[in-house]
Amino acid sequence: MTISYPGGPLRGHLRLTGSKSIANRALLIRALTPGGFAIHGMAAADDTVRLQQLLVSGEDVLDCGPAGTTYRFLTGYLCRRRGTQLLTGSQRMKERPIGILVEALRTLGANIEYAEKEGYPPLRIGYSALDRSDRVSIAADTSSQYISSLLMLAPTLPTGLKLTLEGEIVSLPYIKMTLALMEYFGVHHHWEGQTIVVNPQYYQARDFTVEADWSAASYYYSLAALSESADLRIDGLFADSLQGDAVVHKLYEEFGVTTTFTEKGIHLHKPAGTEPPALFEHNFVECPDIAQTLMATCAGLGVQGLYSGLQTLFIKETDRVKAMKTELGKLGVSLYKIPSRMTEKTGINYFAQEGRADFAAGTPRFATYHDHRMAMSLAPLALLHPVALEDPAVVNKSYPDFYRDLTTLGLTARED
Ligand SMILES: O=C(O)C1=C[C@@H](OP(=O)(O)O)[C@@H](O)[C@H](O)C1
Ligand SMILES: C=C(OP(=O)(O)O)C(=O)O
Repeated sequence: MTISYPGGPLRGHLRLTGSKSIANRALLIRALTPGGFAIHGMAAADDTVRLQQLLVSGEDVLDCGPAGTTYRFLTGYLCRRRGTQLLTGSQRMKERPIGILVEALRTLGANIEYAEKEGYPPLRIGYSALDRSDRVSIAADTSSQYISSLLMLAPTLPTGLKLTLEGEIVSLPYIKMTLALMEYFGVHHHWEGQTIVVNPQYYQARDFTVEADWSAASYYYSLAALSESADLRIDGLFADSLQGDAVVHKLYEEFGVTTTFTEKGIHLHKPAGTEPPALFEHNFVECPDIAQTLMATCAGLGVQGLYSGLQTLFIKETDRVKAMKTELGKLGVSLYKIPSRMTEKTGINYFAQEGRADFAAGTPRFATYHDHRMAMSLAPLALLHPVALEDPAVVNKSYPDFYRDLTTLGLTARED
């Protein structure tokens, strides 16, 4: 698919899809709530549709495809479901580690076996009362999704759960999102140092509305930053959000994109003649999903990037740093790890980005690596020059209406 833009100020008004992270938590909690409840504004994401289907499926083999939260949340949930199921996924899912969650669940008494490779999906999960222990320590430095999976199950366990987080905590806002949703549905917790304590409780049924997706909003911030001037309204996004990716509205202030919060959502504004910063520096450990968006913006504007907190990106839908390095390299922009001997004093792993996207070779053809965020983060470069995306349907994972929404802003998305 080739995306292009005729030029001129960027204007438009849209409503984004619901957050898949919030929708998937609401679905999992609903499955644990006596009586159930209505969920409004459900995410259209494939990952969410898949979780909805798998939660009611009577099949022996449950295939999560490429959906990480779906896989991790079901790993915990299925431990208490009668029968034995094989929980599997895409080829990439079989390369995304699950051992930390499996070990934690086994400490509780879970009946889980690796069906192929030790430490990785697929898993054969049988029923267990999960009554061997109510204390677990878990490494928090790999994926917060393991922790969210355990937390949502915690109030339904015979004596609750005391979950101790070990080491650096990655993606903390997603853990807070889980705890906030549990609170919404009447389940309380408290922290004792690094330990989250959840006593046995019942989820209370309450109608629920899913917030619009701030991670998806990041692509519109990038479009605004890359435009000569922009005036965009996006409904359903609010400052007081459960999503850590809402931080995107602060990050883009550095690029001259300001956000006004209204009763309906946000209003993005970028005045003509705004100069981009020389350098953009950020630690993405709390918002890993918007790292690619900022990399593409910086490439388009020729802003030097200094990034940290990217250590979880290599186990996502693809190795995202490697993939961005290759694709931005097609435009003459370099992305590289700063040698550790140069960052010894800070102890931080930095990545640096240099160069301005050069389109002299014509329309670049970007590979998308089975990663929706590769397609969506690179598409905004179309404001500068037409860009072609391979396997454009990859966006369905979280945002099936992405191209339709781009066209409402005056971009053209043409099938090749
Ligand atoms: O819990 C969630 O909804 C998510 C947590 C994050 O994953 P990690 O905790 O693996 O970083 C994030 O990257 C993912 O898109 C969604
Ligand atoms: C990492 C992501 O998803 P998941 O881990 O749920 O596959 C994402 O949506 O960027």
